[in-house]
Amino acid sequence: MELLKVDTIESAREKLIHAMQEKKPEKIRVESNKSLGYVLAEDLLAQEPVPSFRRSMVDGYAVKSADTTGASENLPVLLEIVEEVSMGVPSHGSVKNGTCAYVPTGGMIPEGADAVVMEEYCEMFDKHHLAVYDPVAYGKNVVSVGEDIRRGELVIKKGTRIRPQEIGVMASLGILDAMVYEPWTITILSTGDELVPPFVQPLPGEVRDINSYALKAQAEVCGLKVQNVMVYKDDREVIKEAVVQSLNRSDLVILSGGSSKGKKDATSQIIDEVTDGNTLVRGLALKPGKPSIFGYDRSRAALAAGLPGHPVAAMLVFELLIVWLYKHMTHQKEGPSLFARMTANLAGAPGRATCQLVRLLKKEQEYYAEPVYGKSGLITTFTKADGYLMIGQNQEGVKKDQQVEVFFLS
Ligand SMILES: Nc1nc2c(c(=O)[nH]1)N[C@H]1C(S)=C(S)[C@@H](COP(=O)(O)OP(=O)(O)OC[C@H]3O[C@@H](n4cnc5c(N)ncnc54)[C@H](O)[C@@H]3O)O[C@H]1N2
Ligand code: MOO
Repeated sequence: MELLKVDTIESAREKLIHAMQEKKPEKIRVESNKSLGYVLAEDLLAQEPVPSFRRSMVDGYAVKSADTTGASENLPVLLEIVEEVSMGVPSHGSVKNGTCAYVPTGGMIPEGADAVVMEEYCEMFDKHHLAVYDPVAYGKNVVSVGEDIRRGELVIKKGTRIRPQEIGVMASLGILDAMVYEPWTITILSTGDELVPPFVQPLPGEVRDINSYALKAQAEVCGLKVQNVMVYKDDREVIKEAVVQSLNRSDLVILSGGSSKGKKDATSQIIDEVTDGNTLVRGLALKPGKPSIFGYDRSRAALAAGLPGHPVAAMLVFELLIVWLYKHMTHQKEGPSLFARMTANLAGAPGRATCQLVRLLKKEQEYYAEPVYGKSGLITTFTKADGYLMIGQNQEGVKKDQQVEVFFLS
């Protein structure tokens, strides 16, 4: 990996976007009920207001609020009850001065009424009259038409990852299906003679495979469709064949391990060969994650990526490039971030951007970012962290007490 040829994160992103133009995720229609986790490919507009009628928030009596002015325990206001509204059906009557109507929670407020007195503040005076002991303000306990969603409102934006609450909004509007992006398919291939599955007790020299599991989960969290996860020994020909087969099936093929200088590290060559020389990125000016390789296979229209074997490096590169690319191509907004003060000085890596994991601490209403130190092979640095900050390639570092932007991990 010659340092001179490496790309910055920005230039790598540009190259990936450019290469994947012809692989823009397709738009498909799915039932709203089955749309959880998909990314919306259209703006959803409300064809009707929600609620569509004026509704009561409480069980009580719909009144003209002005009628209740001055009502008290000692001097209740007497109102004639003119209607008992039932759930799920329209109110027939209207409330005029001196009258009221019983309305259950969620029931329709009769015409003329502008507030609802909770029934706890009322008492039956006789069969047809109500004593009201407390005044209500105009609009109290009334949900007005369109208070939740206005007719014509852009209610869910294109690029929104559909969560349970979006499914609720679609249900409220009677939106039965929606256009979403068909997720890219991905295959994850972990390589290494030393790897054993998690259920095996490793012998000296062996390690349990982390990357297959962690990268698969990361892919799922961001909405990619994981097609296959496979583990291979460091056998160049076997791995190459597996990459070719995977490129035939998947939009993205991720190889982890074998990307650096070791005798058996063949990822770079394999990506060169399978993409017919179309390697786009041969290393990143990033710490960790320098030995990352990306190539675009034109004939199979698929992206091949070789990520560093060290689990934290692999996961960060996956987050900063693959997840970023997928979000970009599906018009998703960037994840949340917040500004925090550094708890310590932190030096950047010369000539490379540094992605530093940090833990967030809250002291006296202010957030502090505390670096989580540790080598990129130590997976628990990731679990101890809340997010990461970036020190620019040309930045010496960040100083204690300096404000930094912390990006949350997905
Ligand atoms: N002479 C040089 N050596 C190294 C360089 C370099 O530039 N020159 N770069 C270092 C950096 S930075 C990284 S990152 C690693 C990347 O190594 P590889 O991508 O070739 O990965 P491996 O050598 O296969 O493994 C590295 C390390 O990670 C462990 N590993 C690999 N896969 C998994 C997995 N699926 N689950 C858990 N752990 C995994 C592996 O056992 C090794 O310990 O190279 C440096 N060396
Ligand atoms: O840069 Mo490596 O990618 O530290 O672990």
